[in-house]
Order: sequence, then C-alpha cells, then structure tokens
Amino acid sequence: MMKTVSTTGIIAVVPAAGIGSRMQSSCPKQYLSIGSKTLLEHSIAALIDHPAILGVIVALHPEDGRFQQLPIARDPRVSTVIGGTTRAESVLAGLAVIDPLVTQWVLVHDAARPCLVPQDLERLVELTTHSTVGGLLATPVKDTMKRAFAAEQRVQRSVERTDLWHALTPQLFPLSLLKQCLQQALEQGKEITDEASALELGGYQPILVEGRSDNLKVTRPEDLALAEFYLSQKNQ
Ligand SMILES: Nc1ccn([C@@H]2O[C@H](COP(=O)(O)OP(=O)(O)OP(=O)(O)O)[C@@H](O)[C@H]2O)c(=O)n1
Ligand SMILES: C[C@](O)(CO)[C@H](O)COP(=O)(O)O
Repeated sequence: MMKTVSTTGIIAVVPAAGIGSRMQSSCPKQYLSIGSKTLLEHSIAALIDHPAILGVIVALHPEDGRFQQLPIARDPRVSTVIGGTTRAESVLAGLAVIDPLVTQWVLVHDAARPCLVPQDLERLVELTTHSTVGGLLATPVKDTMKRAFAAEQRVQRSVERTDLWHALTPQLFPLSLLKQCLQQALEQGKEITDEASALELGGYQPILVEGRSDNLKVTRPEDLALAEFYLSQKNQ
C-alpha cells in the first residue's frame, strides 16, 4: 500500500527479473545471501527507510518462486510486478503501475547492488529539489580504459579516461520523462542497459552524482565476497 500523495515523494523500482547468468550460481544472484538477507533484501533495505521513498515496486521473473518467501514481501510498502525479457522492459513494467498523482519522481535501483549507503541515496534524492531531468549515481573511472578490437582481446586503442564515469544505481528521473524515453528507445530497437541511456537518446543530459565506488553490482562470482566485506564495513 503506497503512502499518501506527495510532490517530492519518490517511488522506487527494483528490477529483479534477471537470471544472473554471469554469476554462475545455483539460483538467480539476487537470491544469494550475505548474512541473514538476500542481495535483493539488502538492496531494498538500502532504499525503503529513506523518508522520501513512498514505496518500492519489485519487478520479478515470471517464474520467480522465491520472493514471496522473504519477510520483505510482507512489508506494506513493497509491491511486485512481473518483469520483462530485458531490464528496460522490467523497469517499464514497474513504471506502468505507478499513479502519477502519487509521485512525479521514480528511482531505479539494481537488485544486485546491496552496498548503497544512505549518504549517496540522500545526495541523489536532492536532485528533486533543483533538477527537471534527474540523474544517476556514478563514480569516476580510475583505471586506464582500453577499447578492444571486436570479438578479440587485442587492444585497438586506449580510451581517454578524463570525464569518463562508471554508471551506478540508483538512477532518479521524472516518471513521465523516463517512461516516454524508455518507450521511445524500445520502439527504436535501441539496447538500453541503464535508464540514463534512454534519456540520453531522447536528447537529455542526466546529472552525474558522484557516489562511492563500493556500490558495486554483484555480477560475477568474485563479487559476492567483496560485497560481503563492503556490507560489513557499512554497518560499522
Ligand atoms: N530481464 C531482466 C534482466 C535484468 N533485470 C535486472 O536488472 C538488474 C541488473 O542486471 P544484471 O546485473 O545484468 O542482472 P542479470 O541480467 O540477472 O545478470 P546476467 O546478465 O549475468 O544474466 C538485475 O537486478 C536484474 O535482476 C531485470 O529486472 N529484468
Ligand atoms: C544499470 C547498471 O547497473 C549501470 O551500470 C548497468 O547498466 C546494469 O547492467 P546489467 O548488464 O543489466 O547488469
């Protein structure tokens, strides 16, 4: 059950309908546990207690049989939708059930980013006070970046890393703008790997809000132990 109408309130969408193939785990990676909670529960927990978050919509795989077993599934602020075959379709499925009279802003956060800290979320949420486009948490590239030849592991060239950022989540945008841009991108057959890409295709320039580099996305097997370490530091 969503809270009452709010002009600065935000609805969060957590796309959690992936299968985590790169993780090579026995279950979808969002259901791997760190401590007593799954990655998905950690990622929702990082959002739900912020005063601006009115509710969380989790996009689930059509054959998901795990979410409803989690304690968080009984939180009245949490609801679910069936996601799509791509991240963008899963996010759109979440946007589709948001009443624009309830909120003008939507935030999207990966189910596999459990290490988000309150300070970074707060800095992103502040965009609602002065931006009409929105933006995303991001962290400046620290390594030298290489562009490989297609389908080869040979360096084609180094990529200038000045002004190069890693896009993270959450990403925060006006509900109507994100919906419009995502739908246009899909209609144009564009591959969208984050929500900001859809706005960029629409000619907008989302704001980069510098966030912590330990807000990692658990993607490959070695990421789980690192996330566990970061979470242990977060609760210090
Ligand atoms: N059709 C999809 C694909 C991905 N996601 C979600 O988008 C987030 C980021 O995607 P990614 O890390 O790529 O997760 P997976 O797609 O599950 O991983 P992989 O690409 O390794 O299969 C994850 O929370 C994932 O559950 C989703 O909701 N719907
Ligand atoms: C949204 C994202 O986490 C920003 O870096 C990233 O694009 C997700 O990519 P994935 O392949 O869906 O994990």
